[in-house]
Amino acid sequence: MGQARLSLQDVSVEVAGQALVRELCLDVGEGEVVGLVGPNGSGKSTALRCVYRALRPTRGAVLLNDEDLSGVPLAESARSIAALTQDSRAELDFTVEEVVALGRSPHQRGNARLTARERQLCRDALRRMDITHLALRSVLSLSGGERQRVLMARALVQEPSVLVLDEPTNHLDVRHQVELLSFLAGCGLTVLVALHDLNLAAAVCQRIAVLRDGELAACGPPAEILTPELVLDVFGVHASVVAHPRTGITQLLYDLDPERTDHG
Ligand SMILES: Nc1ncnc2c1ncn2[C@@H]1O[C@H](COP(=O)(O)OP(=O)(O)OP(=O)(O)O)[C@@H](O)[C@H]1O
Repeated sequence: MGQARLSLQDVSVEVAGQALVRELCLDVGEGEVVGLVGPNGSGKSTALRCVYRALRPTRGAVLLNDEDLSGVPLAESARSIAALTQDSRAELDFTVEEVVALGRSPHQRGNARLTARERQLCRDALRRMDITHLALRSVLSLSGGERQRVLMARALVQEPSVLVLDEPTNHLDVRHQVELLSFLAGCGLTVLVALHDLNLAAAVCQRIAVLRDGELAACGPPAEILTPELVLDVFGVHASVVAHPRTGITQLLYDLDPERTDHG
């Protein structure tokens, strides 16, 4: 596990003649947490798929430490990039500890047994995701949030240098959302994370990239990006910006009155 820089360079994705992502340029520095936000259908998952290589960009390239991933064998990039995706499935009748151990497969040859160090890694990931008590349960019996934490633990035992996360807080209760995001903020990995919750994004991300209709509408530190004007323009929602009373971090208060017309 080393540090890594990720770079999307002019990435465009077209499917059936329709542009889903257009000329997206985005860098994620070593150890940086960058959030990808935008309305439904704006291209967040599509852009992330190009990074974890479920999709090949129609044009442009994704670079890891300046190397174009299109020339890197999949098994090799899987040792560096772990993904938690909307498509992540854990629906085979495996136990939680078996699913988590699958995170080691990019590092293994054949059916080698886990080493003592790898077993310790798995135990650490179970503990970190607060699922130790579920280790012997079938993943089929888990709740949505428990399953999400299992998939996150599997990503961690992969020992990646880059984490690509598509809505990782989906299904999580508020305590597990906060724990996951504070882990991401302190983990030292290079993280690209799609989030719907702009306040969680502001709390955890050093920079936020805003997608609209497949294009980058804005990118920068949360305090610069999350203005009432941008939130109204991109999401069509009136919001007030406040500073968190303890941390000073930018947070949004949404105005639920759809009749409102001013920008205050
Ligand atoms: N295989 C496909 N064929 C055609 N259109 C697609 C395909 N995959 C995605 N799309 C469309 O591309 C657009 C972007 O989808 P994407 O899933 O990247 O958006 P998103 O920003 O992640 O959305 P959400 O917030 O709803 O998860 C959507 O309009 C979607 O319907």
